[in-house]
Amino acid sequence: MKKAVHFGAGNIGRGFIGEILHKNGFEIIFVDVNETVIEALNARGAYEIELAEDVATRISIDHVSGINNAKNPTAVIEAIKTADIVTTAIGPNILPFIAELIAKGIQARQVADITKPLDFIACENMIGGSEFLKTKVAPCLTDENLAYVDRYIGFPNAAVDRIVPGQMHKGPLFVVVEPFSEWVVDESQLKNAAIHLDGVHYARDLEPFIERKLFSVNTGHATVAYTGFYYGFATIDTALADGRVMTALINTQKETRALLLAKWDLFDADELVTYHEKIRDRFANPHLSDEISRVARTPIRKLGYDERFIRPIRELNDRNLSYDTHLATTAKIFKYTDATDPQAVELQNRLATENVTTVIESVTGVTDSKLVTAIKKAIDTLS
Ligand SMILES: NC(=O)C1=CN([C@@H]2O[C@H](COP(=O)(O)OP(=O)(O)OC[C@H]3O[C@@H](n4cnc5c(N)ncnc54)[C@H](O)[C@@H]3O)[C@@H](O)[C@H]2O)C=CC1
Ligand SMILES: O=P(O)(O)OC[C@H]1O[C@](O)(CO)[C@@H](O)[C@@H]1O
Repeated sequence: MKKAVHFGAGNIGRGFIGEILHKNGFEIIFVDVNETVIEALNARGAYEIELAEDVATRISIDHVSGINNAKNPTAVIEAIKTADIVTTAIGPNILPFIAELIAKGIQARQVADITKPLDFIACENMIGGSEFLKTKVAPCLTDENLAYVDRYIGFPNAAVDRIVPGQMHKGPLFVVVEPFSEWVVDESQLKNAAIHLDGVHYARDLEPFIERKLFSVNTGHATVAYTGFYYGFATIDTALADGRVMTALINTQKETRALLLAKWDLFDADELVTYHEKIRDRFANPHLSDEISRVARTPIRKLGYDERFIRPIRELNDRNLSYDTHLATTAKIFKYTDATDPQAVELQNRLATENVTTVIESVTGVTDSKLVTAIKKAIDTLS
């Protein structure tokens, strides 16, 4: 059996990546720091996914096991040494913390003279996730290791799309997911092209697809979350039922379409409308219950320079296109509070103790004074 090592046995790891790897005949070794999940994977060797639709379907995933990387890093290195594919879904902020372990796994392959190519695919909500992981792994390697990486180790970027909300079940492994899913991998960056996963779309130029996904699904969902929070809602479904929130979503999607059409030759205007309507239906799936706190999590990351609001704002501005709705939601991110989210707490602490313009510049990385002033003005209009 082919062997996959997957970092992050959380919602998308078990609820999507696990499904695809299993469907393609892989044994899956999940690597995670959550001991409850790791113990359950090793005790049962299997788990179930449920598709949230009128008549719920269940999918059984077997040939799975787990390693706690905090307790047993050596076992992870050994697993990477003999792996056929390595994937991650642990969150962009966590990637730097697994880089050293990945480097040691690569070194173990080189020491063992393994010349079978291996790809590391980061399945995170970010542009250039795998390349980012590579930049964190590289400093842990020698020049000799880097030459080996050049020949045999790939870091192809990817986009993954499936809504997997927080799970509240008795069992730690069961996971309810939306029926829709899409996983796109940059084929041009693959080292092991012999592994062609059924259920994955391989594209030669990922950038337009990842931008369409991130600025439609993630920007849209975050618009519902931060606008909904601002108007006092706690869940995505209750927020979406509010006219002000739905209007913000629809107008954001209009701005997104204007950008995608202006930037890429690839997309058709009518098809984008249909794509956006479908996303609205996905957000409103009555069989999924999603918390605003999950979709709005880590607000400082979401205010980043290349993230789901600031990048479209910059690029719309460059093209003299309207970004009013993106701006309105960006302002609401600065009003977002969640005592259980360290980034939300940090953002509010900084706003309380520092000059607002300094905080805007620091978290967004924006230096264009026109945009910084516009963000500040949008924040000032909020209560
Ligand atoms: N949930 C979703 O609908 C989607 C999530 N994503 C992306 O997938 C990534 C993971 O998201 P979720 O699965 O929702 O989060 P999650 O919180 O359910 O899963 C993350 C997992 O990583 C583990 N983890 C944290 N630190 C670790 C470390 N140092 N070493 C090993 N494991 C560690 C956690 O214990 C957890 O099991 C994020 O980048 C997210 O943007 C992408 C598409 C959809
Ligand atoms: O994982 P992030 O980047 O914090 O954002 C949460 C996102 O995950 C998703 O569930 C899937 O991409 C989105 O619906 C939501 O925008």
